[in-house]
Amino acid sequence: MDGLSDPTLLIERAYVGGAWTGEPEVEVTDPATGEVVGRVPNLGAEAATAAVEAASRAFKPWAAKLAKERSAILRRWYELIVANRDDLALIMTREQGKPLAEAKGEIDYAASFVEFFAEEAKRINGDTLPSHRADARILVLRQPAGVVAAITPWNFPAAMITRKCAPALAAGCTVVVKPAMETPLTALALAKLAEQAGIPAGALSVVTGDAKPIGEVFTSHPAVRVVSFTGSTEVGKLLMRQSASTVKRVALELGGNAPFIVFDDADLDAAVEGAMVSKYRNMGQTCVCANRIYVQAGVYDAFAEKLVAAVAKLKVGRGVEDGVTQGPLITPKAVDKVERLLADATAKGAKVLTGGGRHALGGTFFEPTVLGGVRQDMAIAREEAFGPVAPLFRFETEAEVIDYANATEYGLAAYFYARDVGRIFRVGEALEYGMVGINSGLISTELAPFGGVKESGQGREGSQRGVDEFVDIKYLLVAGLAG
Ligand SMILES: NC(=O)C1=CN([C@@H]2O[C@H](COP(=O)(O)OP(=O)(O)OC[C@H]3O[C@@H](n4cnc5c(N)ncnc54)[C@H](OP(=O)(O)O)[C@@H]3O)[C@@H](O)[C@H]2O)C=CC1
Ligand SMILES: O=C(O)CCCC(=O)O
Repeated sequence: MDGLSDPTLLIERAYVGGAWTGEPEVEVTDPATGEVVGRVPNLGAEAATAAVEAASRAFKPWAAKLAKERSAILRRWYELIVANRDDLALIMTREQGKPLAEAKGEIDYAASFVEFFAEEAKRINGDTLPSHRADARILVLRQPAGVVAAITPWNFPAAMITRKCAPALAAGCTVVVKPAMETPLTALALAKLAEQAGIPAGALSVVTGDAKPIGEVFTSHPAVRVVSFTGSTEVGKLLMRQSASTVKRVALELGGNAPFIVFDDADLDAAVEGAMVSKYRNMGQTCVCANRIYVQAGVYDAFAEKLVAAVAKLKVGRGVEDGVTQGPLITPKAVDKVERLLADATAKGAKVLTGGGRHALGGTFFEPTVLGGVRQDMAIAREEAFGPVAPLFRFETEAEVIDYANATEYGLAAYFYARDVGRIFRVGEALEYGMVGINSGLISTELAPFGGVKESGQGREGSQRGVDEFVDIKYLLVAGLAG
């Protein structure tokens, strides 16, 4: 790949039990050009089993290290990620399509989880509880759960890996990752830096290949204690079912259908700015993207006009080009989905205010689109578009919009803009979501618990709570202490 300062970061082997293995077979393509940017091994059940068993062997020695030692190794990984930021971002942009500035932002975000959990490793504290007996004490330990299997998506090829691996490793768990096959090269580069940082052989493996057999090993192997997944709700449900046979803990970060509500009393310019970042970040391909924009009748026209003007300033192109803010969508299938939702909405009376179709650049480039007059009976009100389409819904009252917002099986992120303090508390508490951005379109930070309710998943990533998925609670009753 041209432009890398360290070309050895582009790796075409999987990393299993501390060995770089497999033959480069499956093409990884640049969604902006179709050019092949690398090839990775097409591994399956055998390699997944080998990785899990290596993780199982690596578990006891890794867990037995002092918290401070694990912390120092994670800190080195963080420093190496930061030092190689530009190369990692370039690899990401070439395989994923997002603009280089966003890819750099994602590397910073990914690194922030490693930094945070390097620090947190030293504070995975237990408790002593008031005892029910004078001769006994109650201690509560938080011990590492064991081997963790992580399956990650293509939309955040670095951050979704570190958000799972860093807390797991900090807690003393070992991890096997299966990255999305659209974006395995970023994952392998991160693994190389982990190896350089001193994460021992087997404590972190990256298995590229066929998702189904690898997923079956992850969800059935008795050594795996936690399955952590980010991706579609459909695959999340499948993994949950498969994990039932061995009663694994399952952490799921699944699809969303985020409402973005603009009340009459909102600061409209701020709301437009928030909608732009929430909707068009990563070309609309995030699980927390605004999927339904509800605007109160009194400000609907003004908001629509300002949003269309802001969207007109977006620049579509290859992510590596200067000034580009919108890259291509990940696959032709993603474009088909956006087109289907647009066709359904316009057939039922919605109006295209800007954009509305494939971009003149061809391939999977799509015009940033704003759709007006959208209603609850249109498919886009129910389905996650995962593309650059902002559907505007008009509403009248607070009660009405809360009902609309909650009328979905999803419950990941919601956003609203308002200034009335009573409304801020009422609406914030009434929205059935795991995360609510109030007067902000961007909620992501390593410092806060990220996760959903309802069919958007279970468990939390990031913040102190991000360790909880990877520790078991053990209670020790220490009796016989009477003098
Ligand atoms: N919550 C989120 O952040 C994401 C949500 N989505 C939603 O899902 C839709 C479809 O996207 P898609 O990429 O197909 O998402 P998937 O859920 O299919 O892919 C996510 C990850 O799961 C893996 N996977 C797929 N099938 C299985 C299986 N049977 N067993 C184990 N692992 C499996 C994939 O591997 P492989 O790449 O090898 O197939 C990938 O690593 C999007 O349009 C969007 O709505 C998608 C991505 C992220
Ligand atoms: O889309 C996702 O799966 C994760 C959202 C990225 C983030 O903001 O943390």
